[in-house]
Amino acid sequence: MHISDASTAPLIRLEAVGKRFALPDGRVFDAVKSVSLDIHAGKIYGLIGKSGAGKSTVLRLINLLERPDQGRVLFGGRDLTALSKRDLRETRQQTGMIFQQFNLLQNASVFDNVAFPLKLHGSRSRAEIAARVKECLDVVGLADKLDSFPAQLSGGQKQRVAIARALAPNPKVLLCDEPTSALDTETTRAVLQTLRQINDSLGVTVVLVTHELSVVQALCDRVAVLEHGELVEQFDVADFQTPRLSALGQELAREQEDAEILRRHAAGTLAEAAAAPRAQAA
Ligand SMILES: Nc1ncnc2c1ncn2[C@@H]1O[C@H](COP(=O)(O)OP(=O)(O)OP(=O)(O)O)[C@@H](O)[C@H]1O
Repeated sequence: MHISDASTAPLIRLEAVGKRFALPDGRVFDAVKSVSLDIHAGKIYGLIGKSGAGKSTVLRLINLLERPDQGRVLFGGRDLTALSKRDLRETRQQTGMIFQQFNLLQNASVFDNVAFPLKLHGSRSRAEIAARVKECLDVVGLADKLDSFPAQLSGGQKQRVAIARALAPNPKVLLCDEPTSALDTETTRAVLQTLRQINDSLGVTVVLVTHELSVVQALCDRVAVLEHGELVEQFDVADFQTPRLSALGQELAREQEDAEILRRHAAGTLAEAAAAPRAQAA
């Protein structure tokens, strides 16, 4: 966790944001209903809920990939809905994004994938781009894969390339849409570790959509629960005192209790094992 204080202004604020979609049969569907939330700089913030609850739509509202029909989206105190196209494009560079299916360019090398956003937007020289690409691949532990192509990488490595690409323009925020859902447990752990490290050492704020409660437990400082497009509760993951209101919040609390019991048991067993030889010697 990095510099964060609930008393400071939030980096991201959604104010009574609503999003409706037109359905093919002419009806409209309210996917997000008057959602208000604050995300402070340096936090890892989770959005959880059942399938169709509106998690991805809320994530996409944060960088205005979806434009709200109601409410305001503030980034660093600026109302994104009021920005010109050019200002919005510039502000968007402060948010990187990664996806469940990685979305890498298949015909481009790892180097070119990570260099892509730098060539697209920036005014950096070739040498500067090369240096930045190497720096970002170092952060995700893939400096030796510069010349590989996505098809030659494992799922976890692909996601780490996607993280390096998202980091390249030096964003303040990384938006993650189900980043580990396509990965096995072991690989998930490595990707979560990379996200934790980026948050810890670079101070990048992480907003993460997931349906995996284990991911929330492992990574998030704070979480919002969505149901049918509404935000039903928010809580600090380490807060065991405040009762959880939603079924999902309660399920997470049970999983956290189980993990704590296991952790204590393992610590007790280790302490016993450490004490045993001494007891025998005595
Ligand atoms: N472009 C669209 N047009 C019409 N309906 C949409 C559109 N995008 C999303 N929806 C609907 O809005 C609702 C919320 O979608 P969203 O993808 O945000 O949910 P989610 O919680 O991320 O679900 P999942 O976990 O399944 O990805 C869903 O019912 C979805 O079908």
